[in-house]
Amino acid sequence: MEDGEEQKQRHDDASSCPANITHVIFDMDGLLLDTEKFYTVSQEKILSNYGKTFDWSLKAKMMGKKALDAGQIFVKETGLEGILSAEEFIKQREAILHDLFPWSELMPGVERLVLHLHACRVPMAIATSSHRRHFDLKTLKHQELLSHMHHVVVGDDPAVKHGKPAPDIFLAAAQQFQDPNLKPHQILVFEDAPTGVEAARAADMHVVMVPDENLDKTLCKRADQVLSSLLDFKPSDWGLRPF
Ligand SMILES: O=P(O)(O)OC[C@@H](O)CO
Ligand SMILES: [Mg+2]
Repeated sequence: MEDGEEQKQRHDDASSCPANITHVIFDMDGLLLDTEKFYTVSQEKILSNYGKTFDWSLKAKMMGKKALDAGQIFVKETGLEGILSAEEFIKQREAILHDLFPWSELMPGVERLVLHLHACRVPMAIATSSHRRHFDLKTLKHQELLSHMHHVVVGDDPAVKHGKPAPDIFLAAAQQFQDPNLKPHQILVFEDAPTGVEAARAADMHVVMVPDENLDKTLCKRADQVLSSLLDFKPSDWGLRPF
């Protein structure tokens, strides 16, 4: 088993070479789908009931995480421990989100990118911390486009023991391509959240980050490439056929 320093060196070596990407893994919330705004408004609403305001420094810590992990951060960081449990927070949030998710829209550039990679026969997957029931609600309107994914790994998949920033979800997604020759450095991950970028790096994969404009720029330093929109993505930067 290699140690952390060797892993880092291998990643740095891969980063400095022209990348030869063969497979792609997409995050979903805030990357493929414009759903992070739903989490933001629901969390603002819950917090306002306690006379407090939600801000982007707290958002940055919660985004990309499994529901319970995010809930625990929420009650701790807002000083609501002993007043609101993580479980009750999730219950209140779910009541709001349930009606919003079926309205989920694609982020700019998603359709062009997915169709292009499909035409280029690049195998694609989704790795989302969202659980299955929410995944189904969010993707109701996008079944056709997402049918181009080889597979989807959701946050409540038993293979995902530890949520992002642990590498579990990306390693599980890589394994499900069922290609014994596939190496992590051949995989390009697209993420919007700092915890997701950390998870991809921990899995030794390349990562393009497309952060929300409100996210603190210092939280974007760990990505191999940072874009303001998927519309700015250049496949040739990663050894893929241009649009
Ligand atoms: O992993 P993603 O798809 O961003 O899901 C996270 C979401 O459930 C909350 O931020
Ligand atoms: Mg995300």
